[in-house]
Amino acid sequence: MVGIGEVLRLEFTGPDRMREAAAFWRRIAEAATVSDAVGVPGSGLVAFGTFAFSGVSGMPSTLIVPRTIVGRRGSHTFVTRIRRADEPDDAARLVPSRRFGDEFRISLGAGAETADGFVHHVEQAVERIAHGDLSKVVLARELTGRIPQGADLRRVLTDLALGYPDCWTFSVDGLVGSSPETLVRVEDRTVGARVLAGTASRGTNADTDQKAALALVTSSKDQDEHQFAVRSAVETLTPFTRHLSTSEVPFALKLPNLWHLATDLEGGLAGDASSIDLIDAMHPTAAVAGAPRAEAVELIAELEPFDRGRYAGPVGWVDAAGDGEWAIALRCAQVAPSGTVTAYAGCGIVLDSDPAAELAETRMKFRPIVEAFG
Ligand SMILES: C=C(O[C@@H]1C=C(C(=O)O)C=C[C@H]1O)C(=O)O
Repeated sequence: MVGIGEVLRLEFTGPDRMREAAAFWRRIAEAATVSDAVGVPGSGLVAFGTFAFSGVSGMPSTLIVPRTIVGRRGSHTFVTRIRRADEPDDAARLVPSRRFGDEFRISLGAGAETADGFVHHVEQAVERIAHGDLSKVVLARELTGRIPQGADLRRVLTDLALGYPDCWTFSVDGLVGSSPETLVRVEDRTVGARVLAGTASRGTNADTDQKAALALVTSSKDQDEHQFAVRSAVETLTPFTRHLSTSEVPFALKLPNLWHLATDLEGGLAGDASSIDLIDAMHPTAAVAGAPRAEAVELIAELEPFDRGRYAGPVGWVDAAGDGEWAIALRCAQVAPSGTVTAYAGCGIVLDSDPAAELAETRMKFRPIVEAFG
């Protein structure tokens, strides 16, 4: 789906940002007159959204209702026009196409958290885990750069979409990325999610690549970490669902830059929760914060010397029925109006984490975004 223009932009901050967004969106959807002859997920009234990771982030969370949406779902291609009730109906409005801007390449360098700083913080996190304060924490670092004035982000987006066809590629309010992980998806009262935890680098040839996948699937460290993430997703979703099932054993998800251990969840929604209510309940998962959640969030705030902004927060869309698709904003960068680019990558730290290996893992996770901008 591509949104063009803006009819409405709502901003939310603070610990209740998702709850407020859910309530506000419900009121807007109730008041809206929607005529939708297409009737597929994503047609009709839709808002695109991105939410900050932390309730104390300086970065606002936002829901944006575009003026025009061009969408494709299976064999359906559709155009949705949206206007405020007090605006004239300009059904004949055309969307002028714009050529891609000039090519550009930038490199991204160390941000507030240097490689050495990251290694040091991973060591500190392992000490805290050994001390029994918590069992897992996800620590990240950032890279920064600057795009030239007027740079066309559609170039970056196209690179990501073509390079990572199995991921959710997004660009909402300057947050651009290609995430392998959904937080939650609601479609016709069916809820789904893909949980990831456990990572291995791709091999350099077919043989080492298969071995890397096998080692990941049979690693007890990764399996433990993964089962924990799956259990916590199931526990959070259970109160909202009639039945909920998971793929029987985790599978190795193959991405161009790495392998992930993955489990898919699917169930039937019980009450009238919208997809925003569900992201509110699920965020932040063990995959991006750690466990227990409160201790992990506190340790992240203590050790990471930067504001995550919308990195590791929910990014996606919601329709008038509350259905929608929300990915976890990973493998992404925030582009500020000034042209500053901040990319983020992190990894789950547990008792037997090796700081140097975790640093190497962040490098692999930066690859999609570094290459799309570079
Ligand atoms: C935190 C990130 O990725 C998450 C952490 C993973 C891990 O530690 O194995 C795997 C996938 C994601 O759930 C990131 O990409 O920044």
